[in-house]
Order: sequence, then C-alpha cells, then structure tokens
Amino acid sequence: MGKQPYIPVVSFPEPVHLEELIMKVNSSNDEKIDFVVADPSVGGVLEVAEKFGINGATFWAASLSFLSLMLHFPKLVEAGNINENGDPLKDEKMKLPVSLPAMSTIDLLWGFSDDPITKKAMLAFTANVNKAAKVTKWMLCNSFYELEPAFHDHYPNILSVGPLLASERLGHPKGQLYPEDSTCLSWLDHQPVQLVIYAAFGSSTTFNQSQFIELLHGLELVDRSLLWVVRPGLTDEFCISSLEGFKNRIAQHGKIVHWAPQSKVLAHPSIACFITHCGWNSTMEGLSQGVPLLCWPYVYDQFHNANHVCDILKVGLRVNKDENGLVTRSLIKMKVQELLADEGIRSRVIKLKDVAQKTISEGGSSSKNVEDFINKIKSS
Ligand SMILES: O=c1ccn([C@@H]2O[C@H](COP(=O)(O)OP(=O)(O)O[C@H]3O[C@H](CO)[C@@H](O)[C@H](O)[C@H]3O)[C@@H](O)[C@H]2O)c(=O)[nH]1
Repeated sequence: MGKQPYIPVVSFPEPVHLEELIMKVNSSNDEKIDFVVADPSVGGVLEVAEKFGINGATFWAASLSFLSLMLHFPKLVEAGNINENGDPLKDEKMKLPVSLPAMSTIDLLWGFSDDPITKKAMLAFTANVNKAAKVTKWMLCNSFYELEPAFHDHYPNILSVGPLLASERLGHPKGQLYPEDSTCLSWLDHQPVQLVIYAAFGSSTTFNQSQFIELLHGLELVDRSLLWVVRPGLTDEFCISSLEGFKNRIAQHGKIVHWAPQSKVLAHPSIACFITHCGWNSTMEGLSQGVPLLCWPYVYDQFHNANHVCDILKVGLRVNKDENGLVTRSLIKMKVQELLADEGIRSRVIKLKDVAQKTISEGGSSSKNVEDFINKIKSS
C-alpha cells in the first residue's frame, strides 16, 4: 500500500522528418503543403515550415489562461522572480498576467514536481511554446470568449475556436486511445434524469493503491447511480482485483467501463455531475454540456483549470488531500452531495452551456474566429 503515483513524463521530439516530408510532398505533382497547423509544445515545426516559406499557425489544446502563463515565463525570468530553470529566486508571491491570482513559484507548472526529468520536460514545453509564439501571427485555442473574457481581451490576436468536442469529430476511426464501450449509453438510457455520477480521469492519471481504495469506497458511500471509467493503467493489478467485489455490490445501480464515449455520456440527460481530473478537454466537454464538476486535479494545468471552474466560473467544487496526502472516502461523499445540492452551481453551468452552444453557432464568437482565420489564410 502507499505506492507513490506515477507522474507521466512527456517528451517533445524535434520534428526531424518534417523537412524530408515537406520536400517529398512539395516536389510531387500532387497537392502541396502550403500551410501548417502545429501544437506549439512540439518544438520546431513552425520553424521548419518557415524555412520552406510556408506559413503556419499554432493550435493550443489547453486553456487561454494557461497559455498566458506559459507566455509570461520569460517576463518572470527578466523580473528576477525565477531563473531560467524555473527555480525561485525571490521568496514572495509573483504577480501574474491579467486576472490570474498571485502565485508562489511552487504552484507554477514547472514547480509541481521534484522529479528533475519531468521538470526538464515541462521547461522544454514552455520554451517551445514561446518560440512558436514568436514565429507565427496565428494562434488558435480551444476556448471561447465568454469562458475567459479577461484573457481574450488581453490577447486579441489569439483566436479561440472552441469548444471543440470529441463528439463532433469528423471521420472514422475517431482517434480514440482505447475502444469505446458504448454499452454505457444504453445503460444510461435506463437511468433516471440527472441521477448518475460520472467519474473519469482522462488519458494518463494514475492512482496509488491507498487513493484508489478511498475513491472506490467514496463512490460506494455516495450510494447513487454511477458510471466510472477505469482506464487500463489507471491503477495496479491489486486494485483491479478489488473491483470485482465492488462491481457486485453496485450491480443494481453502477457500471464500470474501460473507456467511454465521454462527450456523448456528458450530453446524456441522466448525468448529474462529473468527477474529473480537470484535463482541459474534459473540463470543456463537461461545461459545454451543462454538467457541474467535482474537480480533482492531478498535475500540470489541471490545478489552474480547477481554480477557474471553482473560483472564477463557480460551476464546480474541488476536493483537497488530507494530511496523509489522500482524498478521503468521506470527503468524496460529502463533496458529491454538496455539489448536487447546490442550485447556484447548476443554474450557472446551464447558462454556460447555452453560451458555449451560441459561440459555435453562426455569428458566435468562435464561429466568427474560424471564418476570420480561413479568410486570413486564403489571403496570405
Ligand atoms: O473514457 C473516456 C475518458 C476520456 N475520454 C476523452 O479523453 C480526453 C481526455 O482529455 P483531457 O480531459 O484533456 O485529459 P488528458 O488526457 O489528461 O489531457 C492532457 O492534455 C490536456 C490538454 O492539453 C491537459 O489539459 C491535461 O492536463 C493533460 O493531462 C477527452 O476528450 C475525453 O472525452 C474519452 O473519450 N473516454
């Protein structure tokens, strides 16, 4: 028991084959590459395109407020708050851009981990984002104006085109990490309206044994209909074996799947709330479907997303760890009950759902940004 959670280490390879690929495609008689859209955290893509005289844009898959924090990194170094490795140089809270609350260096992205490899990867991520921002005049973001108005006013050149929802993806296969178990949709059809708790923690979160057992008992104590995604790798074999008894105990009102069609699940009328790690996609999907969030951030931007949901938008509540570093079963039960009883949260999140839908409808801010972007590319 008590094994430390695994923190995924991300690496950002240089686009070594991109130059070759562009040369190959553009020397053929087929259609040529004349514009590139790249994730800014993947270093060097836009620089390679630029070498060939090809324009490019970045697409940022997290929030605009978090992007602003990345873009602010060089200013924190200049101001002497941190050094180039992100280490704190002053023992004081730093003033951050726009409406981000003042923060200590430890709460910054690169401060969350003691693991030097993870920290190094996150610094590379930040450096890549800043380099890409210098190369392109077009930055797209999966957000919408009304979700983060102060940041959009501060960065008028960043075009938000969200919410981009997985259920709206074109083509097959849909690029899912795991096969979707869509039997949960027909199961949801048989559940009462707004009664089911949906719990899912994205593509890479892991739980140690102690935490997983607390979560399992917490979900059982809540004693409501439950749909829970237990992804391969979410926890270890010992915990998976303990799921068998749990499944039997909740058989009347619960379902566990390996991977759900999440966007469709969140749009289902039987969903009452979403226990989430606050990855930005999950956050956007939940809010765009008017579902209150119970925020359980784990790493990276997830803490910022949880702050935004709970303190700024006020459409969710968060769980905190106790002195042993655990979110306890009794807290899980209490917070779910508190969330479900909060009419203010429910009415605010339903309003946000309407706003999110308008923003991608004709004339909405994200819809206009997509049109503007296409027109700009065409005329460039
Ligand atoms: O059963 C499931 C569970 C999840 N999903 C989908 O998987 C995606 C998960 O994305 P996200 O919520 O953003 O979580 P992560 O996979 O953890 O995302 C990483 O990337 C995000 C965007 O940059 C960051 O915000 C996160 O912190 C980082 O962990 C979403 O589209 C979900 O709909 C499913 O389709 N089925």
